[in-house]
Amino acid sequence: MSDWTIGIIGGSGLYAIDALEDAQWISVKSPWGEPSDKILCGTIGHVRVRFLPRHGRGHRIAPGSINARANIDALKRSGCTDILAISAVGSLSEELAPGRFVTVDQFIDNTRGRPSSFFDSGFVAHVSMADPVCARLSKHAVRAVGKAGGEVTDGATYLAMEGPQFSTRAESKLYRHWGAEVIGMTGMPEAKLAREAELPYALLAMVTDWDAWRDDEAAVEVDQVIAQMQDNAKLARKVVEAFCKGLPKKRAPSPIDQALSDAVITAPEQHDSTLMAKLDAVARRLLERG
Ligand SMILES: CSC[C@H]1O[C@H](OP(=O)(O)O)[C@H](O)[C@@H]1O
Ligand SMILES: Nc1ncnc2[nH]cnc12
Repeated sequence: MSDWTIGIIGGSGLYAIDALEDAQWISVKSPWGEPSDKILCGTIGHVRVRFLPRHGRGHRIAPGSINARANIDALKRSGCTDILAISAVGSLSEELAPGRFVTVDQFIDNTRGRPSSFFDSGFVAHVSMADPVCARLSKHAVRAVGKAGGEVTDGATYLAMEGPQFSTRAESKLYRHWGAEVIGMTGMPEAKLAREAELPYALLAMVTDWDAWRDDEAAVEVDQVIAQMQDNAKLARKVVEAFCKGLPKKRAPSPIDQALSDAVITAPEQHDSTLMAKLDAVARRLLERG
């Protein structure tokens, strides 16, 4: 076994992975509340895999009610070194047709009122989100889509909307003016929380629809998203397998492994012990260093 433990967060239409060997669903408790589901633990080739369906099996959980803090914390507790998240997205770009995969390299966070940080008064930390994803994981994801026989675009800006309603046509056009190229409801605060937990994170999105900006086209409906996901589910599973098998045996350190090193500003004597106890996994490296 190598030193990679890859957390896979499965989006709409991806609720399990059949390529996992020795697979077992395991409950992981988190001080941040209930994760979306148990975690499917197993291996693919030389890589340990921890798979978590973002909406829970059976798609129980609405995008705005996903406990992203518990999900990221539980993945960290289950030993993950890195996260590959998978999402269904609408296209805001003529170049990104349904069926295409795209790695996300920037975000515009337009979500409202979701808990979006592990940190708070008593342990104040400001991580950098300028480069919100891990370029190394994204590269491996692009290669994996190619190997699996899919079409892929490397890099796109993801607009995270609150939902659960889809956008109006005016909103969809506005987001295009902002420079967004794909749209979804779950990439944030997930990506922020992964960074706070010092977990390199990449988001591999699968385009399922044209959202609502094309006047001569019917606007997105959920059955279209699911039909497109089902068409590509087999391919998505192949991509996950190729991704894990394509990772080198040795995991070189990533700067994101130390994202908290220069981020914490609260003086040690002002630390809140209740909050610190909840940060035992997220800030483990810092707390162990003392
Ligand atoms: C089922 S349509 C809308 C739903 O699909 C996307 O989910 P995910 O990102 O988990 O694949 C989108 O964000 C919405 O939650
Ligand atoms: N058009 C869209 N808007 C928001 N989330 C989506 N997920 C898939 N398609 C979407």
